[in-house]
Amino acid sequence: MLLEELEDVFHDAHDHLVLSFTNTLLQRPQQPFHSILQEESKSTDYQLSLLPPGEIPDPPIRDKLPFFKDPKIKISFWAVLKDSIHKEISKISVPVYFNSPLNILQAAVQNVAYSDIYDEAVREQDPVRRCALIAANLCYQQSDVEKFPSKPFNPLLGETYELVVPGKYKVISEQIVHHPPVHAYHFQGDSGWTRFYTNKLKTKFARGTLAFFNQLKEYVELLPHNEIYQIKPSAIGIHNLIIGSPYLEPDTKAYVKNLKNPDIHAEIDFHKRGWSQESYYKVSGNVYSSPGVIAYKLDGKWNHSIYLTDIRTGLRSCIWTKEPYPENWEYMYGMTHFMLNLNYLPNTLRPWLPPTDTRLRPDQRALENGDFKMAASEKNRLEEKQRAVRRYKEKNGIEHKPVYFDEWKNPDDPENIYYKYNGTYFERDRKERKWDRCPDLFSEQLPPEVEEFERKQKK
Ligand SMILES: CC(C)CCC[C@@H](C)[C@H]1CC[C@H]2[C@@H]3CC=C4C[C@@H](O)CC[C@]4(C)[C@H]3CC[C@]12C
Repeated sequence: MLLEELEDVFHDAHDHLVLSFTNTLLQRPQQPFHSILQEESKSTDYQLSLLPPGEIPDPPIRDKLPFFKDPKIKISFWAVLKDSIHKEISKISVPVYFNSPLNILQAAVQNVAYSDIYDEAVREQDPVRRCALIAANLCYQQSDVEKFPSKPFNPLLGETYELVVPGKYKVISEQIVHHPPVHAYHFQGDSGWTRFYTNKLKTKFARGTLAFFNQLKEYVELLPHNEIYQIKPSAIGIHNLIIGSPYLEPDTKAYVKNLKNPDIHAEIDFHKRGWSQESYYKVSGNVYSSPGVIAYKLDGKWNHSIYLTDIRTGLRSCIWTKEPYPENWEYMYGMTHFMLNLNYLPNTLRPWLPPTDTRLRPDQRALENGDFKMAASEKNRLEEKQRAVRRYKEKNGIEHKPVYFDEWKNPDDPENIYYKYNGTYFERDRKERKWDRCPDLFSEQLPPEVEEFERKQKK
């Protein structure tokens, strides 16, 4: 089997692997998450009036999943792979049991899970330290998936995901291309930062390691300082897939560059595992004020805590520590508090969601509830529906257009196609709760024109 094909197996088939991890936990108070006040401009009374009569509001956050999955059932990655070698790639399908009840749009919100550091960057007056804070975020941004080595759902074409954390930030993301997958993201902090990128996800498999990385450039903008930083997060590697015990590790260097003043930049190095436990999770980085001149140093463990040292004063301070894991995390796909709330659907949130939001996806919901049979049949149904729509569009030369993102000519990288948020989700559609531009992805029916087309095809 070709390497190319092997890569595709990871995208199409619903392969999985349960990895075992050991780790020390740290104590840190939990942050508030979803709030009833989803729309700041409107009153709580109005919010509650959207609930069906007699219904009481759900708690704004949850601390466990509705179903506990037994982590002891370990499936070897190789067992899945070897059964697939002589099959046609598109025919390989591994039971939905091996998926986790999150998708890639949701998992990506981990990038801003600890958003305080961006708020601090907005307040910071020293441009070099601003760069250092953005670099620090790249050191630990993958800490939420450390114990989460299961296959997330691939979003359907047109699927969206929003997250509103009142007083902190808003997120909107959309699936732009199904295969090879392209997702667009827009994270927007209330204090004046944004983080935006188009993820053209690439999967590489070599020597027992599976690596995930974005082929396109990513950005952080600090609006009050009129600065844009180009960032390159590390690839995520899943090691020891064929022999040994698998583990997740950031795989390549990460970079930050201030586009207004490229002399200010940072480089982060994730250390490879050595013989002793001491070397695990180690990360270090340099922040340059001008070429060759180090102004700040970063160090620590990307799954535990990160320290920033000012070279001039020698002062070293802890700027990030990881939140403690919830109880029973082993039975909840290794999710952190933050992650297990991403797919939570309190009744107070339901009236605000577009019909394309991942929280409404029936197969993922069924899996979360532990109904594997339903999850499998729903997944199959949704994928069949997506295929029917694609056949119809291809035959009629209809191009798919994203709803909340527009194609964007990126002056920093003119060769590639980028997408940028067009400001119509929070600012308009969500305010008016008008979703007529969103495709119907989850309902039982095919769109009438597709239904008609399929009927003609069958004759
Ligand atoms: C062998 C297989 C089953 C292992 C699965 C590994 C998990 C941990 C991988 C699979 C796909 C990965 C995701 C793919 C894409 C993105 C978008 C990016 O902006 C942030 C990281 C994020 C969200 C990745 C997080 C880690 C991830 C969820």
